[in-house]
Amino acid sequence: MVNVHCLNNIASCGLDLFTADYNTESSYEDANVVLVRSAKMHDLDLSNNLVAIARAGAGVNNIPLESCAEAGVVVFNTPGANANAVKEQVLATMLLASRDLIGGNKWVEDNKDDADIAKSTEKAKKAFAGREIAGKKLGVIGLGAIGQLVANAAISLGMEVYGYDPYLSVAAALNLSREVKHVIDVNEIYKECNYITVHVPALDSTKGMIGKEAFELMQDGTVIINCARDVLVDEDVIGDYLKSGRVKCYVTDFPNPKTANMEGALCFPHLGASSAEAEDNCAIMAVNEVRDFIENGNIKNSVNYPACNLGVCATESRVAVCHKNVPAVISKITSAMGGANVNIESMANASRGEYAYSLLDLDKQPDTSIITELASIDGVIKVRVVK
Ligand SMILES: NC(=O)c1ccc[n+]([C@@H]2O[C@H](COP(=O)([O-])OP(=O)(O)OC[C@H]3O[C@@H](n4cnc5c(N)ncnc54)[C@H](O)[C@@H]3O)[C@@H](O)[C@H]2O)c1
Ligand SMILES: O=C(O)CC[C@@H](O)C(=O)O
Repeated sequence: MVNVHCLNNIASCGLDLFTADYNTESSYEDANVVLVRSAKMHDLDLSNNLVAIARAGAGVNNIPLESCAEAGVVVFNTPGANANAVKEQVLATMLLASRDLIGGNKWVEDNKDDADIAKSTEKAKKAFAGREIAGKKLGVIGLGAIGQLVANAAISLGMEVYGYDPYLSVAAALNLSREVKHVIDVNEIYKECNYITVHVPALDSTKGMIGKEAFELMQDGTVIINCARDVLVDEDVIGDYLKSGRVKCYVTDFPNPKTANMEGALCFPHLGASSAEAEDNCAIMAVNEVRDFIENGNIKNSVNYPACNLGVCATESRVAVCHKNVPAVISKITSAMGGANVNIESMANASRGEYAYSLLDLDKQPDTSIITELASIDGVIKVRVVK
């Protein structure tokens, strides 16, 4: 039985994909697999039972990736599975920041008992007039799964779009409309754009990336949309730029005591991925990744171990080894197998930074002494008999 613990609510259409070999009611302490959305895992212990964590979503800043790698816990995410939901939220908030639909709706709510509301409407509405987004310039920082969808959608809404992503993948580049102006200096976006939306992960290198220097370059009345993570924008200084009018509106999906009380901030309670479709997509992708890892040892969409795939095991046994990416580990593993007269029928190995992963298909079941011997090799982190 494989024990699964959900730290957050995971859509049932995903959980339903687990067979009877999985117990989805496990405690965290006993879990072999953890499914998580935004719950912070940095202060949680990683038990020896744990082999995988699947983040049903994109951002993994709530998971201690390095400690997990060091403990042989493979962390997965679900790239692109909630991108359309966030794209739609960005478009909606761009419109809300341009047309005072929220203020107008509040006015109706405040005047709902006025018998003459139809007449008063025509007088009141001028207070809520706005501007159109068509013809305006949008800067998209980060052209991954979400950024590229936002950029393309904005083009079809008649905006002029600037995109910035120094690590743009070939796949993202191929999906991007040719009308998006790809800039190599992000300052061009700060100087030129009326709307700026950020879609990069929260990393040490991206924290505070939209700060004083960026605000100083912007035009008066710029709208900033942050549906990525609060730490990307320097929220200690943005209040001053909202007051001065340099920034007209700061849309954030990550309210905190500072922004929730900030005039000019339009805050939402982390709703970017909260569509039924995105929740289903993320849950299904996460469970499929976990099942392929548990049942076949294959790794797809990990954020701390390399991709590695040997398909479905057709030999007597398969062993998976998480290890350090250092010389001689693989030769020691293969000689341990040879010494025990176990033949390696096929093998896959891949590395990612300091860590590596090997899958070995064997002609017979290795006995426990071989597994103990593999686990004791210097540089080996975790050994798992998959089949
Ligand atoms: N509000 C929500 O509910 C919600 C939902 C999904 C994702 N997110 C956040 O949005 C982020 C992006 O999601 P995604 O699915 O597009 O991820 P992604 O990995 O597909 O794209 C991220 C892109 O950012 C680029 N990038 C990295 N550093 C950069 C930098 N310094 N400057 C410019 N570009 C840089 C990468 O090259 C990549 O193309 C996630 O990391 C997460 O924090 C929020
Ligand atoms: O799970 C969620 O609701 C939010 C997910 C989002 O922040 C992400 O990074 O994918």
